Amino acid sequence: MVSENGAVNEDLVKERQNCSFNTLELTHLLDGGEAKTLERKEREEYFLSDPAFKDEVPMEYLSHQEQYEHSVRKACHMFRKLQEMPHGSMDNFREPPVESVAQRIKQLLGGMLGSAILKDGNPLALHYVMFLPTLAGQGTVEQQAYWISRAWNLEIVGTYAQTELGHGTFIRGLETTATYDPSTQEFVLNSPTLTAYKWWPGGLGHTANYAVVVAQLYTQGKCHGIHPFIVQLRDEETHMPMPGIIIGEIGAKLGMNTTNNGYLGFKQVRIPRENMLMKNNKVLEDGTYVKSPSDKLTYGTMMFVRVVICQDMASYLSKAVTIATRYSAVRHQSEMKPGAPEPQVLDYRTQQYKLLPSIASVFAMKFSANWIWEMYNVVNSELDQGDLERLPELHAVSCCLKALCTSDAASAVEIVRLACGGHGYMKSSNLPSTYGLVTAACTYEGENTVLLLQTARYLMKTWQQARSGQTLTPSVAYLNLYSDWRQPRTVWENTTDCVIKAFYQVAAGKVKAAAEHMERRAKGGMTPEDAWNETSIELVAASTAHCRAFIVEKFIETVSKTDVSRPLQAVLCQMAELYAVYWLLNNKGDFLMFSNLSPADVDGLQLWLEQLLTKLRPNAVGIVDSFDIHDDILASPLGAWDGRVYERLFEESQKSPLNKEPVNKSFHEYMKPFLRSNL
Ligand SMILES: CCCCCCCCCCCCCCCCCCCCCC(=O)SCCNC(=O)CCNC(=O)[C@H](O)C(C)(C)COP(=O)(O)OP(=O)(O)OC[C@H]1O[C@@H](n2cnc3c(N)ncnc32)[C@H](O)[C@@H]1OP(=O)(O)O
Ligand SMILES: Cc1cc2nc3c(=O)[nH]c(=O)nc-3n(C[C@H](O)[C@H](O)[C@H](O)COP(=O)(O)OP(=O)(O)OC[C@H]3O[C@@H](n4cnc5c(N)ncnc54)[C@H](O)[C@@H]3O)c2cc1C
Repeated sequence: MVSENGAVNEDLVKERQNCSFNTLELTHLLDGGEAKTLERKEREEYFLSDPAFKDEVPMEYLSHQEQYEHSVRKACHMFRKLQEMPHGSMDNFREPPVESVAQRIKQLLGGMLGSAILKDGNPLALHYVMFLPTLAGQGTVEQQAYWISRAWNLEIVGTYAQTELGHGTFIRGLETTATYDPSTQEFVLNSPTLTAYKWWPGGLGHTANYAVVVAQLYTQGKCHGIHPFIVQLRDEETHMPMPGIIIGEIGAKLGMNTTNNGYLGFKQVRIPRENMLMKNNKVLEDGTYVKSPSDKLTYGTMMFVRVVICQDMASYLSKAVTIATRYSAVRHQSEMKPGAPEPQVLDYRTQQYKLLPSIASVFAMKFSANWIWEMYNVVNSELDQGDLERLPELHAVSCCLKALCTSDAASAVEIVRLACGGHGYMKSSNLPSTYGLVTAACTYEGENTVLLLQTARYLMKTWQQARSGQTLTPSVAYLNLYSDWRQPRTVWENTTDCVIKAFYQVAAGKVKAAAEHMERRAKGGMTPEDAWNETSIELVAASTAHCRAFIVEKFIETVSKTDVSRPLQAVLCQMAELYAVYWLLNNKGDFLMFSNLSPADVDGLQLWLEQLLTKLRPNAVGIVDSFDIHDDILASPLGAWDGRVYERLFEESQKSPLNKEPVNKSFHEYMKPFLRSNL
């Protein structure tokens, strides 16, 4: 059904009329209140109405170099505008943060404006996401006062250079050296091999002029492991590389092509002693090394980014599901009954199964992101008081949550892209580049398998504590409750209480199975390390089950406690149930093995899932409308508010440079002689 030019598509009008709840109420809930919604919209208007951010030619038609140059222009304009924002909550951006840098960065970058303006990655992102937080988390008070102020006011632009060509995961194996020379009170940075070259840092190629460089510290002839150093990479005036600095961009990637990821080598580069970030560990003037209470405090920035990534994934996925859901309401295809009008593809059960669990995932991620953000802040303030007790728990939770949010988001974006058929394959749909941005997060800031194994390490330890009768912290207390899955089965009920319990029974069962299999291997003569490696498939599965269980619990808990109108409450509860039942059925073997679920209960669960899809179907468009994503942020002809899909797709095709002339010169140069020669 094609609308009149300018009018809203009739199907979307009907969908909106049929919505059973107040979409504005849900928007306010997701933003954190009406005032926050107004603030967000004001900010969006301020940025999106600026003609400097409009692309004359879509980015995909520009060369790699042009894309980078446009992105730098837009990124600079964006952050300058932010600092100049005349009123409202952004006032405080003129002054460097005196309180929590993390809070301010979250306020600065939260939402989806960044990806609307810089569609394929931001060359200044690392300055805010990692350089500034590292200065705050690893610098002494004096270092913070000097460097944060320079960085906040954009006198310098930094990045976080940790990964090397040879090592990303195993950071204890990094090869860059920083050797202290007491005679000049300087560190000398060196890249002893090609594999020691820094490789990947965002903005490193041609944007940043400073970096936090993570290097092996040598002093008084001894290596003390990896430490962070501030290194000047380029001249502040000319931007030429400093002596001994070998620097450039690593090249084109699957996505994030404007983040300007770079390489960096050092040839005897000298920096003052004061450039080692010394909040935790120190090197005194004479070269004496002073150790902090935990060497893992150096990993603090990675923890911060893992926490904020969860929120970021929820934002990207909310964009993708908005595009695919509106499109599915507009798109008609095939016949459901002979001779009947072609239905909206949203009416196909299989389409609902692709879209609605993906929409539910957005809520699951948002609620878990809020929860871990609060935990992060509490534990961080405890760390500031010297209390390290909850650091391992925060590390374990942030690792598995980062892994699940990114992998769920990547698979859901791909599912909803496929749900848009051929049109989802168009770059203009914005789904391919959203996938590129999201799948990158499965690797950066800790590769997902590796992070799940970190959580497993914690689970194995807590399992031993549970076995010896110790009290466990709340996130793992279930290991005490469900340590024996061979307990007599109780009757299965299709209730959220029974479902939450089942998720925890599965997690406990998988933790226990992995622990026992590892023990058996060790008793059979394997070294603990070999036993760990042999059992690692099960260890990853145990971490995944553990994480899924608390996401399900947080989701159900949050919606049941939320103070909203009855119609909205009903929809939120349906979403939470759908999320839980979807993941339960996807892993039913585990539930049959470890929980009270029996084969006879599976039909009932399938029916529950289908009933939820039926109940949620009429509200699908209303729910994604509540995400309230501006058309310029969606940037997709398939997902615009008015549903003028076909007109917009056609308009987009006209932007192809090939359509600027009726005959391309390649016809005369190649085709014509080729066709003649075949005569
Ligand atoms: C409301 C919500 C908020 C809203 C927010 C608003 C939204 C804002 C949106 C903003 C935009 C978002 C972002 C977009 C831009 C992104 C740009 C891209 C950035 C990408 C940058 C990068 O990509 S940058 C490089 C990252 N590179 C890694 O990520 C290496 C992984 N590799 C390791 O991280 C270690 O290598 C690894 C494996 C641990 C082993 O480390 P290792 O070998 O030293 O350790 P071991 O395994 O031996 O373990 C020894 C013991 O240390 C413990 N432990 C280990 N780590 C610990 C830790 N962190 N804290 C405490 N404890 C820790 C462990 O639990 C053990 O404990 P125990 O002994 O008691 O069991
Ligand atoms: C888009 C993007 C941006 C990035 N930005 C930055 C940045 O700004 N700064 C920076 O310093 N770095 C950055 N990185 C690097 C990133 O942090 C690393 O790529 C990441 O930590 C993974 O390390 P790796 O590439 O060495 O993978 P590897 O560790 O080599 O992984 C390869 C495979 O080996 C497996 N593996 C490795 N170790 C183990 C293990 N112990 N047990 C089981 N399996 C294992 C992995 O699971 C994976 O399947 C970025 C990367 C990307 C893709």
